[in-house]
Amino acid sequence: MLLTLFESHTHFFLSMFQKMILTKIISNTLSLHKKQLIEWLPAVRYFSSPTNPLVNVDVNDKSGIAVVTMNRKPVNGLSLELFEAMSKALDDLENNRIRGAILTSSCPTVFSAGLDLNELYQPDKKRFKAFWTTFQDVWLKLYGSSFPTAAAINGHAPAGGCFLAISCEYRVMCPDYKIGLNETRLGIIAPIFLRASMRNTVSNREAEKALTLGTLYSTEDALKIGLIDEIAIYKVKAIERCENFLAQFNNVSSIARSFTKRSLRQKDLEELENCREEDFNIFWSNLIEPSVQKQIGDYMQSLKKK
Ligand SMILES: CCC=CCC/C=C/CC(=O)SCCNC(=O)CCNC(=O)[C@H](O)C(C)(C)COP(=O)(O)OP(=O)(O)OC[C@H]1O[C@@H](n2cnc3c(N)ncnc32)[C@H](O)[C@@H]1OP(=O)(O)O
Repeated sequence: MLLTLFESHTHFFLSMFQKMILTKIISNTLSLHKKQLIEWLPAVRYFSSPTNPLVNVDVNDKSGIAVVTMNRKPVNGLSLELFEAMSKALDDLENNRIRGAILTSSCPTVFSAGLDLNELYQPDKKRFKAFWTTFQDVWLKLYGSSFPTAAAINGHAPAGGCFLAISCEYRVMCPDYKIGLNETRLGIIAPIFLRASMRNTVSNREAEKALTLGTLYSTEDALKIGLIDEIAIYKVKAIERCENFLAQFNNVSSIARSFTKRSLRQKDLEELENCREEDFNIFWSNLIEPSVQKQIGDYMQSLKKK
């Protein structure tokens, strides 16, 4: 059955024999089981996603591209519940082998304000563990997805918002917003997977500068350093540009594409897979430092006073 899947969206069709050889080579190279490998195979069916109030998934039947819209007002603060909804949506997309996904937001001026500060301030360890583990899951699923991904950044994307965008393969942003990883400004140490996504997007030197300074870039400056790929005047255009990016893969073998993506990102993914508990422990001990808690508390107050 594995070998009979037909790549209907491309003009590229591997014969059964070629697929057998390819399957063997790929699974040997990455020590994968066929069950895992099947997830990389071409997109053949589309679905309508069950409604979740926090994440809306809209699959275009014709193009096979899903628009995944975060919908947690007012600023798409990334809470445990939002991460759970995203994790589930990513599973559904993977299982239904869509041709590509575009991540965007229903908030008019904010893509995502990053981690919900209420999860970070005076946290309960049990809930925070679930929160952090689901956050890791979302990154592993988004960064390591078999389908191509793009972000239509229709508003501000500080911290975790930027992080979601750089876990995708392509970014189109609307003008006059801010994007960047400002964690150090909150006294928070960027975790291993955030550093990996940043290094995969901009040069190592820019990543170091951006992370240590906690810089928030304007849309124009983000383009200059390669943090985003294009600017589009408003959201609909940003989605269109993302669709154009994803459409380029129509003429590329989806097996070759996803294998290549996976092999380029494998090291980063394994790095987190191998230290998930340690990553949590490091973040937790940093987070509960009284000075960090005070900084987060003061920051939340300053946002409310605005
Ligand atoms: C640690 C390294 C880590 C891991 C991976 C990535 C993790 C990063 C850590 C984080 O993500 S920490 C979160 C960092 N986020 C920020 O610094 C952004 C803070 N927010 C803003 O700068 C602004 O809100 C905005 C530019 C995103 C939007 O501005 P505006 O449209 O003017 O809205 P308001 O500022 O009035 O906010 C409306 C409302 O929402 C509350 N809020 C804003 N951000 C957050 C948030 N991250 N978590 C929870 N709540 C947030 C804000 O307090 C307002 O609440 P009201 O009750 O006053 O309506």
